[in-house]
Amino acid sequence: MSLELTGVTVEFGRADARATVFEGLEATFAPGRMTALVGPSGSGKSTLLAVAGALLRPTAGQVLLDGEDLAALSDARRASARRERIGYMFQSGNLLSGLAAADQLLAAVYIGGGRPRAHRSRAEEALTRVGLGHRLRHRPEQLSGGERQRVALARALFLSPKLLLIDEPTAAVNRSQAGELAALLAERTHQDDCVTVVATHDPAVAEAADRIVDMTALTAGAAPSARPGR
Ligand SMILES: Nc1ncnc2c1ncn2[C@@H]1O[C@H](COP(=O)(O)OP(=O)(O)OP(=O)(O)O)[C@@H](O)[C@H]1O
Repeated sequence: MSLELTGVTVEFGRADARATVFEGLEATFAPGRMTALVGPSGSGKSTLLAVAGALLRPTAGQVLLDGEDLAALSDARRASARRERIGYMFQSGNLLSGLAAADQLLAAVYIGGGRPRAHRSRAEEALTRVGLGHRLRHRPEQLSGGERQRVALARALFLSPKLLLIDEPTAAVNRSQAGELAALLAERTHQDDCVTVVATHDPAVAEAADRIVDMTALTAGAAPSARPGR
């Protein structure tokens, strides 16, 4: 697995309200390496993850996953790439309401046509690994913010995707949990040879990473903020 972004531009809005988040961005992410994507709030970290994860189609440029341009695929093929090859953790966690923690992980098995029951003990182990062995039957509304984040992280890792795109995994957890989650991500990256990109403000995550990339350096020469009327 390799990930390469070439000439990637993202603009939101139209005409007078158009804003360019970045323009002509170039970045390469190697397998077996965890990259901490740092930079000020609003610099485009989440946007880069959304583009890399085929959640957002760029205005221009290529997003090459093992040489295949995700930006050029049909919506259906982008959806199957997301399902089969990409583990994504959103900043907000984005858990399904009303579903117990273990079932949050098993939902992807079900959607992919598999039999959730065959994977239940593995789902429970995955939750135990993030310190939630005592919360397997709890629903999101019964969990704390940090616990919800840990469920979302376990879910992102569950189907062993080779591309891991993780947005602020430690925002709602305490310091020792932050270190553990960062170490877990690094371990998984190295063991499974994943391409891992983690947007973060947390020094504990940056410390566990193999490489730190500053969004402002990546977009140097591009347009990091709104440019009305362009
Ligand atoms: N759907 C959207 N429509 C218009 N502008 C958007 C949209 N999504 C993001 N933006 C803008 O794009 C810019 C980059 O946002 P992004 O969320 O990628 O930044 P970030 O570096 O992840 O910030 P943070 O560290 O606060 O999470 C911001 O100025 C934001 O307002």
